[in-house]
Amino acid sequence: MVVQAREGLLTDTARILVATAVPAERDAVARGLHDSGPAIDVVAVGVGPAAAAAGTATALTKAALAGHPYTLVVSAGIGGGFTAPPGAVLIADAITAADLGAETPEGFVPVTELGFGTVTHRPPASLVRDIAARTGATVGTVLTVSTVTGTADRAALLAQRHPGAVAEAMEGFGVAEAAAAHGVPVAEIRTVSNAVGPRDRAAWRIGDALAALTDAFGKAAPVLESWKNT
Ligand SMILES: O=C(O)c1cccc(C(=O)CC[C@H]2O[C@@H](n3cnc4c(=O)[nH]cnc43)[C@H](O)[C@@H]2O)c1
Repeated sequence: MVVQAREGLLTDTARILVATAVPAERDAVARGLHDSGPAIDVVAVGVGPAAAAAGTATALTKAALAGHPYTLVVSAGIGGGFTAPPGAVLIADAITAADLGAETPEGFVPVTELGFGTVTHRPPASLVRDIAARTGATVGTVLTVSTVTGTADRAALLAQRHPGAVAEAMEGFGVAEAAAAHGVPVAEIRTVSNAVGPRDRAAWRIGDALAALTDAFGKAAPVLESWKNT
């Protein structure tokens, strides 16, 4: 289901697709957009990089075939923070697939070093800068994982392997792959619900993270709507 911030005819060429994993995140983003124009659609595409890629690609293709292609895609939702506390807002300057590769006796080797594909997508620097300035978000790498980190050892390994990582989540790289296939720029905005580390689901502050997501999109909406890919 697509939630439009407001019904109406588009008067500008900017069209933004925000892809969340679950409906609770979609609705939190949409609440923040209630004062925005009709250029931003929010869709829940499912949990994990594969669902995110398929759902985002479908939405991009439908819009293109309808003659109203999206000009920007944003992966959004809650996530695990490496050091940032619950409720903090994070924006990716790199969207990295943390576990796309091969284990070898010498350690993990990313697919790029095996001669395949991509492991990192880089959002436009001007967009990252402007959203960070508007929302107070911390800028850094957001990792995409297929398995939520559940031990201190794994958290330390990821932090060592990705020194710029501020968060992990499960969809950004899939959303970014779909956007890249359509030639559309991508961004990722996360709010922290839990610490990356030993599993303690009872300690997740989902309400705080969803409230922060609403607030962040309320502030970011004018930036998203006016940003131009130059
Ligand atoms: O139970 C709820 O009410 C609820 C509301 C909103 C979202 C959820 C989720 O469980 C969303 C799963 C989603 O969250 C991301 N996430 C959050 N923390 C982490 C983490 O530490 N490591 C990886 N991913 C995380 C992830 O993108 C999931 O898709 C529940």
